[in-house]
Amino acid sequence: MPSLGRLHLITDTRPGRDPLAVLRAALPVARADLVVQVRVEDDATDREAYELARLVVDACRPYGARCLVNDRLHVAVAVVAAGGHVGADDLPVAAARRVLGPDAVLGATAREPGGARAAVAAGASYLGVGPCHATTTKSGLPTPIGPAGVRAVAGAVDVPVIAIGGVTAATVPALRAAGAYGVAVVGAVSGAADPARATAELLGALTC
Ligand SMILES: Cc1ncc(COP(=O)(O)OP(=O)(O)O)c(N)n1
Ligand SMILES: Cc1ncsc1CCOP(=O)(O)O
Ligand SMILES: [Mg+2]
Repeated sequence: MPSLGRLHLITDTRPGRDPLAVLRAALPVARADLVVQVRVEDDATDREAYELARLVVDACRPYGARCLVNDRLHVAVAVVAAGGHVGADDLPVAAARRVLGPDAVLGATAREPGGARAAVAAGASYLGVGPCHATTTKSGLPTPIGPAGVRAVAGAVDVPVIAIGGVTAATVPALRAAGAYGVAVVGAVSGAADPARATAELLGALTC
């Protein structure tokens, strides 16, 4: 299986956003370094999630980028995505692994070493770790863990750690130094005036 991309772009499906336009800007820049996570609002229908995921899988294919589906693993299976991502309110990691099969990419959310080890033991192939910094994209999150929290998790597991939450190109170096393999972003690309340039800046920070 190819190695996991280091830049995870999470679709921004809030009102007024255009996740496919953002994706079309990011893909030629990041190509196979990009993982696109299809994440829809909680009140979106499965049909809406499926239609978006299908378009994302098609868009990613020519670039060798991979698509993961957040939460809705039946959608991941239906569109033949590379895998999915689950957190505390979703299927347990072991159940998610049974749904997706042994070869799929399976991400799990973790904030501390104990939960991280448990997720890996249950079948996670990478961890989404955060929130690292304050974010306006998702509400109700616990206190940010910062690079020190990322370091604690990265030191406890041997799967890639993807730092999430308020990540920008400026904060990538400290997260990488703390052991993050890559980062997941919504606002840093979706909210940028020039999403292609923002993608290039994030990639530059990830690969230097
Ligand atoms: C890479 C990555 N890390 C963490 C999350 C958060 O997942 P979860 O805790 O299940 O919250 P929702 O995204 O489902 O609201 C993620 N999606 N991706
Ligand atoms: C889904 C999610 N889980 C933890 S932070 C977050 C949102 C990240 O968005 P942003 O990159 O805009 O802070
Ligand atoms: Mg979730």
